[in-house]
Amino acid sequence: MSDEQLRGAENPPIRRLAEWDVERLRELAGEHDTPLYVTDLDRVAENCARLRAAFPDADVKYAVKAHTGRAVLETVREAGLDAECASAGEVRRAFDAGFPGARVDYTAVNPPARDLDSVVEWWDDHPDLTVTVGARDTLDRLAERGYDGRVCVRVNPGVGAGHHEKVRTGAAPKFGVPYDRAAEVVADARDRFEVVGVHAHAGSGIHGEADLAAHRDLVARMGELAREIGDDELEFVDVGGGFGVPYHEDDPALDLDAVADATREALGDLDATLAVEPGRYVVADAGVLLTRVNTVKPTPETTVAGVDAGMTDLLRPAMYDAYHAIRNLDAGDAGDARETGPVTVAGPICETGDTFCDGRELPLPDRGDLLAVGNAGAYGYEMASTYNSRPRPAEVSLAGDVLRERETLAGVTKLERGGADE
Ligand SMILES: Cc1ncc(COP(=O)(O)O)c(C=O)c1O
Ligand SMILES: N[C@@H](CCCC[NH3+])C(=O)O
Repeated sequence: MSDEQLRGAENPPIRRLAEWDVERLRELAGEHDTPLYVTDLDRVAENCARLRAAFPDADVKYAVKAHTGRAVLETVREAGLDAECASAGEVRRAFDAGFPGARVDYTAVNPPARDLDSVVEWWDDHPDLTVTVGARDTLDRLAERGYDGRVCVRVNPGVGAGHHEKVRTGAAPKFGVPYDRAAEVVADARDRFEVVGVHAHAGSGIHGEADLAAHRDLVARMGELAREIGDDELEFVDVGGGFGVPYHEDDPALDLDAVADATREALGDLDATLAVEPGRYVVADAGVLLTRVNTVKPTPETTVAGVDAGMTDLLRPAMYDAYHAIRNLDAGDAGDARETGPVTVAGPICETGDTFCDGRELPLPDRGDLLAVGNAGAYGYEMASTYNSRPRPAEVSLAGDVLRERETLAGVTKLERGGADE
């Protein structure tokens, strides 16, 4: 696919829930049961290509945390993106998926000792990996372990953006060295390591004018900083990820080309390469969560559709009040003609917040209906838990390969004393 095609109307910038092949989703739910994540690996590859087309001169790193599955990582690697990893576990996954050290960046946030130990140990075999460090203490802890390799300094730009206050990292003191001290920390790091870049990240889910303005501010600040410390001595200036996708059916898609142009303009002329590290943009619209209605309960205010997925499978609505499109694949435009009404799609967990929507106008559900939850590819399976001793769901590719087995009840207890021995 050419860059021109990727920018054109033939390849819309986001796949809406309504565009998924209903028959195929029904087949997969029939074969693999629910709750079930379905991941379209071709879509992941297209999204990577779209990013590369929008940022042709930049280093595009995939923020692995959005979806760490092996098949996704392999697809991203083949599509030419690098890997930005938030933990030793993610670094391990990147290596296992075939990323060479030179394409792996470990962004260490208050790194536990075990993570540092592991990464320094792997550095022997992968001497080109980069460690991004957001505190002087972390530099000292790396030096204590004998590390003197590639380092990038993470800066707190004092500018946050994103879909919810809990994900606006750019203004939270936890992340990065304060902007005013960044030059000093870089100078200290240069005495002990090979400083290859500087980094900042505004937050996740940049969408809309205010977020874009914050992103531009951050980029401009990073450009200034790079020039102050000597951009000709840096390989890259990483301005983070966070590119949003539309979760509401009628939200416009982000104009990625316009974001890319604004990014380059705000950065100004630099010898160092621009780097970006999107996660959500790569995988969100490549995934749906399928869940079946098991209980229908009319109440005066709403019809409760009790489903077999819950906040343990997809946490975002409970954690951020996040909106996800929901389509009944057996009713309305996808199935039988049905009346619509306010519907609350609720999971099986004993928490009031365990709903995917509250009183949303949807076709009135019947027991056994199959529902699809859209944009579930990013931070979906990744944030799944076994709370209420619920086994985690299975994941299949749209082509039908099992990517992650469904966890069993025995699997849930196998780590504890007296637990099941699978
Ligand atoms: C350091 C860093 N880089 C990249 C990302 C990716 O964000 P997103 O998935 O919104 O693109 C995150 C998450 O917010 C992050 O913390
Ligand atoms: N988990 C968040 C994104 C946070 C990204 C990590 N910095 C979400 O689902 O929107």
